[in-house]
Amino acid sequence: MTKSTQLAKLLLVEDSQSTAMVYAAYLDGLFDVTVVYTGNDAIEALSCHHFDLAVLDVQLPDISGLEVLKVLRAQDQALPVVVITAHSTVEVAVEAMRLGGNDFLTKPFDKTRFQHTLRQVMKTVQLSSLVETYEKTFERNHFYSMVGSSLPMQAVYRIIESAASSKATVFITGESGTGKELCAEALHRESPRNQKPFIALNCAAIPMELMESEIFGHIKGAFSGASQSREGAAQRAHGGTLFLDEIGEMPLALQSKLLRFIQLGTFQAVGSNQEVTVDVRFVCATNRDPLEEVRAGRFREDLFYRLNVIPIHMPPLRERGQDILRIANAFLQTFNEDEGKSFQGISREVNDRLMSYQWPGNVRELANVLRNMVVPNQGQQIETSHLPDFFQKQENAPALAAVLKPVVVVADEPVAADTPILPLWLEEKRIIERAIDHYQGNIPKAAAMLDISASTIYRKKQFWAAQDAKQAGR
Ligand SMILES: Nc1ncnc2c1ncn2[C@@H]1O[C@H](COP(=O)(O)OP(=O)(O)OP(=O)(O)O)[C@@H](O)[C@H]1O
Repeated sequence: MTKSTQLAKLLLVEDSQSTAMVYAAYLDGLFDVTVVYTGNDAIEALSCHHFDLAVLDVQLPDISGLEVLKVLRAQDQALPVVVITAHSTVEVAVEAMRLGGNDFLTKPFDKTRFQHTLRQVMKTVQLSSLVETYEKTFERNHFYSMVGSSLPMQAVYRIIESAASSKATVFITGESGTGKELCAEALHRESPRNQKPFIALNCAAIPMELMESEIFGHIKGAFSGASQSREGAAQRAHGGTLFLDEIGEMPLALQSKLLRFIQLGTFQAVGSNQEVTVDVRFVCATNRDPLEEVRAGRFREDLFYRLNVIPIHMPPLRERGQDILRIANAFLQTFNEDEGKSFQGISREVNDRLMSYQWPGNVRELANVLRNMVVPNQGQQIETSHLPDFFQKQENAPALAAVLKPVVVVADEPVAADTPILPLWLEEKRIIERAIDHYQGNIPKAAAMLDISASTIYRKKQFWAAQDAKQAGR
């Protein structure tokens, strides 16, 4: 690569001698340029000599520059390649990126644009090789059940390790499906409490009126239906860790009881006036922005600061680079075993698609996609034809689609004036079901687009089922 004494070696493949001279002049003093004029000469030069960068014209007299790229990528995945074309169509650009080009330039371009593009490509490649070196140096590709060796996950592993021995409260934030529960579990398993219970309670999955009794338990007769006393999660977690997931869903009145419990370590079961003392470590999680919840008055400020002693942020999957493929391969192995399949790997094209997708439902969505590909199919390799429908629809614009249009919005259909007005929960049901249909049943994705958590949808589905049952019983 570029050293102060030595210029980076660049192969320029351009059929027109005069144009090649102009380009070479543009790069004078920046790169050590070798020029070839045909596709076959380019292939030979690339197999016999070392280059740090290649600039490939698409229109060549013998074979197309894209063919050269294909041959090159079969042997060398790492060499940065910029494709230049006079025929600026989106298709050529997309095809160049799909075949492994790092960037493309449309003729005509001036010296500044040319130099800028090449510098950017070199910078990006150098950065990603630096990241890879760091990732290899750390040599930690998983931590308990969490797969991943990206830098943001290394940071998560380090916080867990340093926080494990203390009793300080941990507050985990992150989008739905990023692995907050796995993180809480890893913290427990790494801690001296690991021989005692890890009790997880998802506040979003419990009806509001039962939440207090789920956490603190109740005595017989405390409310209608309480035919006998029952221990809550707090008591069951004695000596171990109590994980309260989706803490943002907890009603304000219960938040004050929780605060008292955290401060004093004591609580009263519902219907009882006896104080119970337990020793638990608290770990909480939310997929909302906790400070925003505090500002909006939905979350008690004093509780937030009491909980947020050790914050851990789970990075979204789209920011974990190659971890997407590491996790995909781990899921492939699991589903192979579960389903008696024998897939050996994932094709390069599918890998590219997985890497360029935005993953609004994060790791949970990746697991769903892999399961949907493994279960109904057979073969040695996962191919593009196995990808679910919503990936197939992006078929013609894989990498660019993710860059140009990262967010798909549910179409805003006008509501006809004579549409009947329904109770609010039914209107809400209609909107949520429309989003789920829009994403072919993909709940994490629908939830991400509606800006709510997937578990909120699951909880609402339980509620709708109960309403339907009530209606049927009438
Ligand atoms: N790094 C990872 N490696 C392997 N599997 C993972 C990883 N992160 C998450 N998963 C899996 O993804 C799914 C979602 O993880 P988890 O329930 O921990 O997410 P979450 O952030 O708590 O989601 P929510 O906010 O919706 O409750 C689980 O099946 C989990 O096992």
